[in-house]
Amino acid sequence: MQIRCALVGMPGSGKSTVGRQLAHRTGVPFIDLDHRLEKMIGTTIRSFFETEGEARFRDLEAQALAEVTQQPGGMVLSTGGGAVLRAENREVLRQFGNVLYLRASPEEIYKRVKHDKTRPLLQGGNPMEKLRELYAVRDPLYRETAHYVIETGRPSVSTLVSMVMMQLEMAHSAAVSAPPSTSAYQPSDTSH
Ligand SMILES: Nc1ncnc2c1ncn2[C@@H]1O[C@H](COP(=O)(O)OP(=O)(O)OP(=O)(O)O)[C@@H](O)[C@H]1O
Ligand SMILES: O=C(O)C1=C[C@@H](O)[C@@H](O)[C@H](O)C1
Ligand SMILES: [Mg+2]
Repeated sequence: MQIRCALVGMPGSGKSTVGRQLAHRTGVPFIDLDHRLEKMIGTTIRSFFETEGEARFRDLEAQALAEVTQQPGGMVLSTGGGAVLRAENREVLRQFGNVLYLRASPEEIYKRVKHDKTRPLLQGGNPMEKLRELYAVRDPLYRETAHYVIETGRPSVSTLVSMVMMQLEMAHSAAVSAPPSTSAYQPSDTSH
């Protein structure tokens, strides 16, 4: 089975870290949407936010997501933390399939990223408060987009990689043993 999946979750939830190891272990390309965007814009996301604003970044993010999800074959796609904010992106991801939400609480995330200065939305004032606000808005959107939720609080990164692989293998076996019905019958069809 060739892995083709996407990771969503809060900034600092582990999408890049888990995604890179998952791709390495399964031998498929790893695509980090944030890195791809930084190549496109020729600067860091943080500095782009400062000079061009978040709305412009979201336009480019939507464009990059639409393009990359058209690429055929195996891949592990790590999305940006805010990629689910736009309904069109959520739809693109659901269609792509195998979307995993790496869930972490604001408190866990804070412990992981408190010394990191690269995340534009977590700079300034009170990052813990900001994480709680982001989580309240986004947790329902990650759940709405994802096919699976992986709890990341306790396991190590390598255990999480194994958990994701197991989840995808189980889904694959279930799909192979019970393929969708090919019958022409539709529930609204009254001719039978
Ligand atoms: N399960 C985990 N347990 C402990 N630390 C973790 C775990 N997952 C990630 N980390 C650490 O948390 C930090 C943030 O992880 P990472 O950069 O992968 O998050 P991200 O989801 O890609 O964030 P962003 O959306 O901002 O790109 C890193 O220092 C990483 O090593
Ligand atoms: O949570 C967010 O809105 C963001 C997360 C990062 O992955 C980057 O995509 C960018 O910093 C915005
Ligand atoms: Mg990342």
